[in-house]
Amino acid sequence: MWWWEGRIRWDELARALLTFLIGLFAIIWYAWRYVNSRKKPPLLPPGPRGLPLIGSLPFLGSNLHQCLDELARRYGPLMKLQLGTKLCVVISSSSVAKEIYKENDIIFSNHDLPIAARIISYGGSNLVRCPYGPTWRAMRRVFNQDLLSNKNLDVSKDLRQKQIQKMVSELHSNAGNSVNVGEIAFATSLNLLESMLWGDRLKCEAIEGDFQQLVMETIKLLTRPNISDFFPFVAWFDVRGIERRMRKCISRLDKIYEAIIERRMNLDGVDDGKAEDATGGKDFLSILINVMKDDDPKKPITWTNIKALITDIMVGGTSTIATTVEWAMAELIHKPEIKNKVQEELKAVVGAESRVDESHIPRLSYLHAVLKETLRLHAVVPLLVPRVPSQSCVVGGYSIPKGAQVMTNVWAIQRDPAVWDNPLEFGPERFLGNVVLINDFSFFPFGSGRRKCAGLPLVERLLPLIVATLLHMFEWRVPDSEKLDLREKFGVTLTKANPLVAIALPRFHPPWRCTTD
Ligand code: HEM
Repeated sequence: MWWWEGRIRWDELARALLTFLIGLFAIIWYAWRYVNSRKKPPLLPPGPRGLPLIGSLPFLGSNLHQCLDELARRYGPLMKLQLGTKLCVVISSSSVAKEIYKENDIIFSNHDLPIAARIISYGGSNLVRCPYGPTWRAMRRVFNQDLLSNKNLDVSKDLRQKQIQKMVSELHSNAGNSVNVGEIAFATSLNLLESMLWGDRLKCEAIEGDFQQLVMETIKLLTRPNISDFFPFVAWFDVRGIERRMRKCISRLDKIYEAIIERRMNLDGVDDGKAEDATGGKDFLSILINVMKDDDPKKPITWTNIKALITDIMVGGTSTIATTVEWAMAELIHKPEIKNKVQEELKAVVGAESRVDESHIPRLSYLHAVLKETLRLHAVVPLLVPRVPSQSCVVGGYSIPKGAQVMTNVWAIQRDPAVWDNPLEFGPERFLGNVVLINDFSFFPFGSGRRKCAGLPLVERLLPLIVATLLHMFEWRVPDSEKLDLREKFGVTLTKANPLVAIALPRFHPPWRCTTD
């Protein structure tokens, strides 16, 4: 019958159509799966599993840089670590560091902001903790162009020389006795930075306000691991009392800053911008106040920024320089043949019985090699300042989520046997000659990229000046009762586990001929 025949044809057609549609659906489904599987975000880097809730916190020893190095040998140069609620990523090779600091520099241009740092920086208003953006850019410009320009550092040269002289006199009065080299280096760095900040007259007033004690307490609190940083939900309890003590510090520091700023403005007013305290109005505080008053739209800084920048200089500058001086002296006392070479160079450049002057520094190439080698073997900021990516990104084939804390183990990278011959040996010669280290991610103790250490121009003047003076003016030896060891202790700066105690004996007799007189 026509309708039956027709139905049969209709059935066949329907079956064929159905078969075609199923086939088409299967192809589309497989294609979709394939495309999606290729689009899947890369995995997080490998790393230890850790315990529920607390992660790997209980397994980390006190020398964190060494623990992370050991873990990296097992899990690789890009490693994930869960610390409480915090996801950390640890970088332990120069090639991965290059991807972070060069190829993805903008994404990684924020520094981490732990609770103690947030309090002392007026909520991230200083240069170290300020989020990357226009305010950071303005402060960095002020730091580079106004405070630490070559011209301005030249002007304050006499201030530094005076503090160096003070260090020499103190060592002279202690000649033949045991002295703690780290303490001397710390006091000298503090004095140097403070006199550059606001000159000697205001320095006396700051001392009355216990400024130096407060700086030391601040550094100590910044060093302490804070449970609240790893478990923000218990931050309210402030279990270790760090937040409470830091608030006390900042409130006392703030009072000192307010008083000194007022005094500086009065002095500058009275003396028509030339306060007669030997800074000639060129101390950092005067400069900062002038920048603020100038209302330059490119440098819109506030009173809060000024106070936060003072803390930056004091906290960022003192322990880093002092620790480097102590390590350099320890290595040189440990290796007298290297110390003798430095002293010979000093004799040739500075002259016997003359005082070391900043103008000698560019000609002290062996001393420079010694200082570089010190910073290579004893990276004083061993994990740099942790960075926080502003967006999720892929590095070394692994995913690094937005907000993770990225630590770079520069201590391990600078001892990598794949890059350095005899990496554990103190050998300044490796830095002599035409060594190109710019943008080399096997040696970067000052960090890299936009957020690289802003204090470098000052370090380049202070560090050689202190070490050269110590070696040129004195002969050093460890007292018989002491044993020189080179073990390390982790903190904000990587210090010696046991302080360097040594005896300084004058090489010349005062008064010295002064090359600048
Ligand atoms: C041996 C001495 C020093 C060492 C090893 C050192 C090391 C560092 C490191 C590793 C960073 C982080 C860099 C990064 O994230 O890539 C940094 C940042 C910084 N340092 Fe230093 N530093 C030293 C001395 C100083 C001094 C003397 C000052 C101040 C006068 C200073 C001021 C700063 C500031 C303001 C920053 C933050 C820069 C920014 O975030 O833009 N540092 N330093």
